Amino acid sequence: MLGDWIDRSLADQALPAEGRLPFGRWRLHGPGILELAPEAPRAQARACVLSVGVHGNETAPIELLGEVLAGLDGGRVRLGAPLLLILGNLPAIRRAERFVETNLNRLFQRGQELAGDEPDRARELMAAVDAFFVRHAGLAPLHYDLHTAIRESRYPRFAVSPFADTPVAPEQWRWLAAAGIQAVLHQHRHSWTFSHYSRHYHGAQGFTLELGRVAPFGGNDLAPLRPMRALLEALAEGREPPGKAPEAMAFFRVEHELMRQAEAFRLTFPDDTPNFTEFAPGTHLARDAEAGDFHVGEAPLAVVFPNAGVEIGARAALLARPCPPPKNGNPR
Ligand SMILES: O=C(O)CCC(=O)N[C@@H](CCC(=O)O)C(=O)O
Ligand SMILES: [Zn+2]
Repeated sequence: MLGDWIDRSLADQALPAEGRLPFGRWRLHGPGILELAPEAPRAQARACVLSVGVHGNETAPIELLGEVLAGLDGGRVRLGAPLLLILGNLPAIRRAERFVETNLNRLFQRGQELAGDEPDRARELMAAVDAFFVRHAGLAPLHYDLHTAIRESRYPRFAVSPFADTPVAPEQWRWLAAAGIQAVLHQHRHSWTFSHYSRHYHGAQGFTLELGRVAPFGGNDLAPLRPMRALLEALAEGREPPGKAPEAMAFFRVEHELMRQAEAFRLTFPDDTPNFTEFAPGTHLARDAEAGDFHVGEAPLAVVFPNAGVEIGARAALLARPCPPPKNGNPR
């Protein structure tokens, strides 16, 4: 059944509540929320949350998770760590849309009391993550939230490192570099995304991982994600993943978050401008009827996730500058 979990969840078919794996057990906690428990956790095991489909049109991570699950179901991958696997926004995945009513990945904040299906789902997922990390309190918590980006990127695979008071464990950079991540973007403030939730409230090692570009099911080339699959399988087996020098990755720090404040809002550059495209000092980047014009200051800025069509009050782009590789886990 485990190999079918994704398909059956997307088809909204009834599923048994629990079952056995070659090297452990699984248990369904709710729609699109599956926990795998090993017979014998290994000494290196972490408590791992792997989430996909928080945006419904980002299918490559769902296919990648399907490959990992097939390995666990067939016994090729020997479960050695507890895993919480999450299909984030099921109705949006079924419609192949980023979201249905509002962006789920802005709602992971304790105490949010918004009404609607996506706010309800965020509360359900926060509760599932809380309970999972409490059940496995003796193990180091980890959360990778897997996405794909809307447009091309100078670095097709990159990590967003949420803002946090606690440092990133240095091995994370080595693992991500070995897994084919090409760049890291350090957030400069709280952002209430899913990976930020686990990092902020649970002290987990947590990242949003952008794994290429949005494509429909069947339209993804998973070959460049083989090293990422190797990382996920090592975590599932509870063994130390392969590592590589972090200097293989480019590091950036967000300097400014461009917010859409008015109905009359536009970005001055083309919609298909690749992520991490750099703009020279003085370049006019945005016009907003409330906030006015935004120009690049004295140093160049690289644009990430530009989207003029976001809701009013939401982020329309991140503007970042290169920074040195982290020392002891933290940006310098
Ligand atoms: O390509 C885009 O414009 C958006 C891709 C995406 O969904 N990115 C995440 C990043 C989350 C983070 O900042 O950690 C998002 O916008 O939710
Ligand atoms: Zn996404």
